Amino acid sequence: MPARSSRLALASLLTVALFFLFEYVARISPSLASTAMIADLGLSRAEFGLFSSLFFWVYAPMQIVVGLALDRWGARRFVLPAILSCSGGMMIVGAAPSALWADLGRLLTGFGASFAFVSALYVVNHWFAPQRFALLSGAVNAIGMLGTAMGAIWLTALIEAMGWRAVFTGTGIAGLAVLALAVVGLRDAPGAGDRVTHRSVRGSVLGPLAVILRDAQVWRVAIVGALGYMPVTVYGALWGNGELMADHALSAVRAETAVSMVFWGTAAGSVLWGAVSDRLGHRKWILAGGTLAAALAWSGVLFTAIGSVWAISALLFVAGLAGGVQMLSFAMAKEGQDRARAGTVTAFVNAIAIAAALIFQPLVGAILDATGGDYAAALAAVPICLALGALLTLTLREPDTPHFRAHRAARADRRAHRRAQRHARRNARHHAHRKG
Ligand SMILES: N[C@@H](Cc1c[nH]cn1)C(=O)NCC(=O)O
Repeated sequence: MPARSSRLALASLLTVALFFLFEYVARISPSLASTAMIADLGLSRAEFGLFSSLFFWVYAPMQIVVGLALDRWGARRFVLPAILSCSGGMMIVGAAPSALWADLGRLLTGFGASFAFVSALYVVNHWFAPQRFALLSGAVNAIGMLGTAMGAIWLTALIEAMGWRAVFTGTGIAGLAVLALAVVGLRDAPGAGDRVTHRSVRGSVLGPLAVILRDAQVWRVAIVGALGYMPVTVYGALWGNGELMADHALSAVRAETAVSMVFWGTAAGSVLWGAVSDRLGHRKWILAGGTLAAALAWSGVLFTAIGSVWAISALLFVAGLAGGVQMLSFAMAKEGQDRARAGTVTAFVNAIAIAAALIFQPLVGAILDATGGDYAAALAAVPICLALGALLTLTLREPDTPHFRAHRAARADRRAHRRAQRHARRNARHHAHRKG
């Protein structure tokens, strides 16, 4: 890639990754200010729950719309207004005189945020070589996970010091800084959106979706991704603190620290397995092995009474690290598709995972209610889903892309070369022996 192009690629990736980080902070902020918001806006707990969940009710269905729009028209023209919507939404919540205004702000935040992750993967797909996709998409995911782990600490302290309204407004203003960066730094790659795709994708805008929905491999990969991601949303984002306090006798502060290890581990795993997979030219066996290892680590967390905060934190980190392999599902899904459908297929994989989170989070809650708070029984769903995910991975086809074929050919060459060397050495020894 020429120097100017590689600068544009890097600037575009950094910009959308920052947008993803910003939207992750926006997404988790209500959970950090629940008590203050409930008191200030006069909400019941149910009304507060609805306010917070409005984000996902618009975010999940928007995934497909975003994927289709990016494939058709490119990222830049959507990302700029999306950042504005996300920032504006946060500022409206910060200034909300009533619950209705807060709800409207939250809807706008979720709407804007729905463009971030898929746009980031879209930029990776169109600006970078295919053999970098798993590593760079893992890096994008890592940024979101780190945003959650660190944002929770910083925002909690800021909310205590300045109040929730100032923090929501300040986060919105930080979003405007991301917007300014995007105006300068985000460019559509040559070959992205309508410069090429629009001409090559004839017929209805929904065309790419129709192709994807008919592809059994895409469905299986999306389900594997959703099963691999559910521990993050179910344990990391919701029920983990309760489990650690009830079954491992940790204090609230220690439980919070230990749970954050899931996000640190997932961040590290997303990058590590992406790099390993791109390097080895394999996806399927790494995905199956990592998912199985995650099932074992989660079983250790859930079915033991480990009371040391260090030991349980280490185990949660390992569970996240192994589970970070779920990011390979995006690479596997898009590698079976034409480049012109990359946005739609990654959005579809993400939408299935978000939908699964919307099902599993209340399902675990319902099992907890039914069992009188038995966390091990309710959260057994986590290792079960992972084991099912590992099994389902075995039914997937290894992507057959030019760079994987080149990898396999190079490996076969190296093996043949080593065989020839061994043969030559044996012959030389044989001759020396006969002469002697
Ligand atoms: N890692 C993804 C979710 C996912 C989907 N399939 C496998 N993992 C993620 O973090 N998405 C961000 C989002 O919330 O959109």
